[in-house]
Amino acid sequence: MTPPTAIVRPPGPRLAEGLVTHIERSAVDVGRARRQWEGYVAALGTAGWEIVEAPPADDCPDAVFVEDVLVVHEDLAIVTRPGAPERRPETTGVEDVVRGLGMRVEHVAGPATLDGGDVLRTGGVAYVGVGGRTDAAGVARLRELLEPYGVPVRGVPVTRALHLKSACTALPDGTVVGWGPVVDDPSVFARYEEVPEEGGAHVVVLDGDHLLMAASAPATADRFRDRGYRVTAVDISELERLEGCVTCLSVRVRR
Ligand SMILES: NC(=O)NCCC[C@H](N)C(=O)O
Repeated sequence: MTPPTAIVRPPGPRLAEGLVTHIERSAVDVGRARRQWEGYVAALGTAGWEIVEAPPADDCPDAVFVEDVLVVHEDLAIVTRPGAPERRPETTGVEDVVRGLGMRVEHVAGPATLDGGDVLRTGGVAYVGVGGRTDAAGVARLRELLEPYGVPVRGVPVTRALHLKSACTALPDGTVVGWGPVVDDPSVFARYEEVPEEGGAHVVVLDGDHLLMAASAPATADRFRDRGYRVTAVDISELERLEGCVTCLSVRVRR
């Protein structure tokens, strides 16, 4: 089997101008953010992931949050149409990357909007956050594209967080873990559990029992360790100032 691949994109010089919606703006140290991003990429590499760098998009402050411009499912890569108009130029250059990985490419055409950070796949279902960056037409387009793969697509409300995966993600056993104050409707998930820290709601599954998390959620990491998971924690504090999290800094391709 091909080793899993993580597509990442280096932060650019205008990072500090990135969008902030649900939190107070605070100054970003771009040099420190770059070092934290390198630590994040190194953690993926140490866990056995092949790293593919998308070309920099230095005019786009939020380009490092590469997950929002691509949704990958098996051999299909969907180039999204981000909900924030400022972020739409970020889609330039990513198509070549996924074609280089041998994937077939589809697009989301306007006026529909879809951000990868709103797409949570677990238990064979794609839950899509609607109400922030992704709209109903974006959900419909994703449904059209994932239907041939037998993946049901369910729109779920997101009004209190930037993206669905800012509010909740899923453990390998299918439990959706969320930060209560920003999860609109936990009843949509078959198994749901609250975590004690906002950053604890963001897990990247490195492999069946190994999770990548932000260092800002030590109590949640301990809780997951108690359940038998290995947890690698990385400090991404400068990226968190821009509402970034471990999930949105890469696009994971497993084939
Ligand atoms: N999927 C994500 O959670 N992406 C984070 C994007 C943060 C960026 N500052 C934005 O507002 O678009």
